[in-house]
Amino acid sequence: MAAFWLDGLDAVAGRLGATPAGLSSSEADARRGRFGPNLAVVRTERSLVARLAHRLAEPLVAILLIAAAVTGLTGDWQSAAVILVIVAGSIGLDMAQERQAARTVAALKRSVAVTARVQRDGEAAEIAVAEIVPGDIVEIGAGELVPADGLVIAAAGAVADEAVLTGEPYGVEKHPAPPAPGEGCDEGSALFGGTSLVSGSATMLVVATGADTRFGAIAEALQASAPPTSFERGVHALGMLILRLTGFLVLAVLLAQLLRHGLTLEGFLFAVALAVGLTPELLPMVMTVTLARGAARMARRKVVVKRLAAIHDLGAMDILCTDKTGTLTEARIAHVASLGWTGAGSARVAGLAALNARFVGGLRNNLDQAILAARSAKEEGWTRLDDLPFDFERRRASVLLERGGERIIVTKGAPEAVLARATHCEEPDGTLVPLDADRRAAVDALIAGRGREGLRLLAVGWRPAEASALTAEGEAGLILSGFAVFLDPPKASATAAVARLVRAGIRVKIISGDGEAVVSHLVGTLSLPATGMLTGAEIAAMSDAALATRAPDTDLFVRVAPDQKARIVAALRRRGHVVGFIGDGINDAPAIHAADVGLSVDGGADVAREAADIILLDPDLGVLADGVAEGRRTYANIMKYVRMGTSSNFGNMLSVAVASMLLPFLPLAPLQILLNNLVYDLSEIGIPFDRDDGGDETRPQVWDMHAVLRFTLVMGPLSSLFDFLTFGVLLYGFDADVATFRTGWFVESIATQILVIFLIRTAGPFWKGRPNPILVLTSLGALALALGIALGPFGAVFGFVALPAPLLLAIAVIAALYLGSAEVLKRFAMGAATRGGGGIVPSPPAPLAGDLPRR
Ligand SMILES: Nc1ncnc2c1ncn2[C@@H]1O[C@H](COP(=O)(O)OP(=O)(O)OP(=O)(O)O)[C@@H](O)[C@H]1O
Ligand SMILES: [Mg+2]
Repeated sequence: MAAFWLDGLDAVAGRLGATPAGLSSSEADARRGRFGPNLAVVRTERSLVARLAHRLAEPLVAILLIAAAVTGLTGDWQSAAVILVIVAGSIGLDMAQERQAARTVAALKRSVAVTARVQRDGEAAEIAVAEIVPGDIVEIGAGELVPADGLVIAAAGAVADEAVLTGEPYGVEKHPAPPAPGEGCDEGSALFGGTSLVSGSATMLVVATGADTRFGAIAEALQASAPPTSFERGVHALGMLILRLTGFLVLAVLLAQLLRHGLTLEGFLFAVALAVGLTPELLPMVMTVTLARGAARMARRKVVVKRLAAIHDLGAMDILCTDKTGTLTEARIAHVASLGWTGAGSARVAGLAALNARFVGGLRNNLDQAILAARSAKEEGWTRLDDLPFDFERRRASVLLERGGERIIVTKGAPEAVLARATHCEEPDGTLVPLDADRRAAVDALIAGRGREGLRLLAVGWRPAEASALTAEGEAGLILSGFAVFLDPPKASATAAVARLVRAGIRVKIISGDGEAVVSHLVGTLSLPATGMLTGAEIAAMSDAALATRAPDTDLFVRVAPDQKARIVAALRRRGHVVGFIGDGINDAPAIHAADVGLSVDGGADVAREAADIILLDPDLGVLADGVAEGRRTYANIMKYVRMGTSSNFGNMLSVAVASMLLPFLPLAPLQILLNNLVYDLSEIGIPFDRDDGGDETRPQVWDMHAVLRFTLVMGPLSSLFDFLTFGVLLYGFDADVATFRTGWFVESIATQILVIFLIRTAGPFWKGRPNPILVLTSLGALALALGIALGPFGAVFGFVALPAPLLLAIAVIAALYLGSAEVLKRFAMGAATRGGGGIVPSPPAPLAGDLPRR
């Protein structure tokens, strides 16, 4: 990529045909045609054929297709047809659902997409970032993302965070590009897409967009899909386990057949059918549908999910870190008073605060706005010479002003940050006195006192100045004038919302840049459960290991810097917690990024929203509690499928396999196994729609392989027990011939296999649950279909025969007995008996080394 900053502004602007008034809409459209959309990675949707081909090439599908071909070639058309129906059904379902899910996510993402302010047709316009073209004039403020590469035309205290490109965590100052080549034509006069402004503001002439940007060159790599969540890893591991067992079982069956009957076509087809029956082919579909439906439901509750898998993380989250303003407070900040350093009302302080807020550039936040809105005392006639905008490290903002030859520096900021630089105090009559130990003590007492009342203070100081520019050293030797006092009312709804989260087994921690007194007061007012406190200064002195030891039991973190927020999150994750972080500011972005679930709010800074996985359109923790419930519900539904697969389906197929080795004939014809599998798949299509009743809502839901195994080891043998009971009854009770045996066994196995969903779907008594109508329909519909085929007039096509009434009755009794014992044993199998009712969260094992950075 060319170093466009070397040429000087005039040359570049000339080349791009750019003017300060911006491009016309028609010219912009023309350029978009030429340069394409401003997207770092242009994802062309793969064509239907390509997606289909991709799926057909998957090993499992390929095996099924080969099986169909072999069966077809041998003249077994029915089997071939059934396999093809299974393949077509599962692929069709999967593709349709995936498309639907992709659409849902795309629409949701669009609804919270970042926009940019550009000049179009001579006016300022807010447009989607993708619409920006070379030659556009863009305005960028603090906390906003730089939408493309370009030259700085104007800058005020602009500092960019270019860590995405350079890995350098320190801000880079930006200055306007000189008109002609020469001094100043360096990278400091260029802004790069994908970076962000941490403070100040800038106007930029766009030079390169989309894949032509620096970021575009590395975006592919950066956008590489997020590593799977622990849940996805678990599901995948389970799938692999089943596949391996399948392979083993099928080989064993083949071998047994070979030894006993030699190489027969039916024996081979039987093994193939078993493999088809054992494969959890619907698992991907169940995952996608469940997540996409979860996302759609959450959207209705004003929670936008940008990364689908984050729903799992939300359900697994056991610690939520939140900043204070906006989530726990109303974020309606009012400037309620201005006090001299002794605590008396002071118009002088109000005047100085207003000067600072009016003239300071860069990040102007709600505190500045509150000061300006209060319009208290005015100091007239000043002009600005220079400023040093607020940043979260210094926690102060200063301006250098001039009036009739007199120059002063006015500083406001966090009390500690200003007091550290102050040497004197200003008495109400204007005389200066040294800020000695006694006076410092008095000032500290004032700050603490007001803080205990829940008021936020900014210290205001000033000093005479000679220089015409302002540097950080210029903030030394200040005269403390007094304090601007703010009120940000606590959010009444926060108490109930936090209580809900706590009941859900989530520990809530507050990580604030504000001081101890204010945070303690807020916690008291809202009666939030909180123990332990660490300050930013204490954290700075701690090693990561020490922090990881202290952080889990500490609920309040005060006066923390942005990088410390991220450090706290990382420390908690290192201890094995699944951590969520919700925040809205530039200073929250690193922590949002570091968390398992990054959350932000609609009005938050661009960088915070960009870093987040989930965005709340209403900044309300109550909505978040709903989201957690949703996450756990998706978990519960996937567990239902897993439990069905591991216990009932797997159990049945296992019984068939074992029986095939013991019996002189095959217990089911290959075609019948395939039919069983097809109908069973149909019955499960409704699972993603199901609700979660009687589930355990007091615990974060983390993928637990032990729980899955336990369930399998209890329920699997139970199912086999009744299978063998059926075999016995058929063989010895009814002296069944091969066709009758197969029909009876088919009916028993499909009935138990399908009906058990109504028990497994809830840990509570099944009759108290209310399954979703769609699930009822798919399950009972599939069962009716199976019985209709086996016992109806077309049964002969599949090798079924009519069953005598007493046998049907016996099968019904066995099925009822099985379901009854499953209902009794399921509580034990699901581990319900061992779970206390409390919200104590056992820590999952620490993640593997190298697991931490998620993206
Ligand atoms: N515009 C400003 N000018 C001067 N000082 C400021 C300004 N904004 C914030 N500060 C100081 O910096 C501190 C940290 O900022 P802030 O409270 O926004 O951090 P935070 O971590 O986002 O806190 P919160 O948890 O309240 O959201 C504030 O408590 C205040 O003392
Ligand atoms: Mg904040």
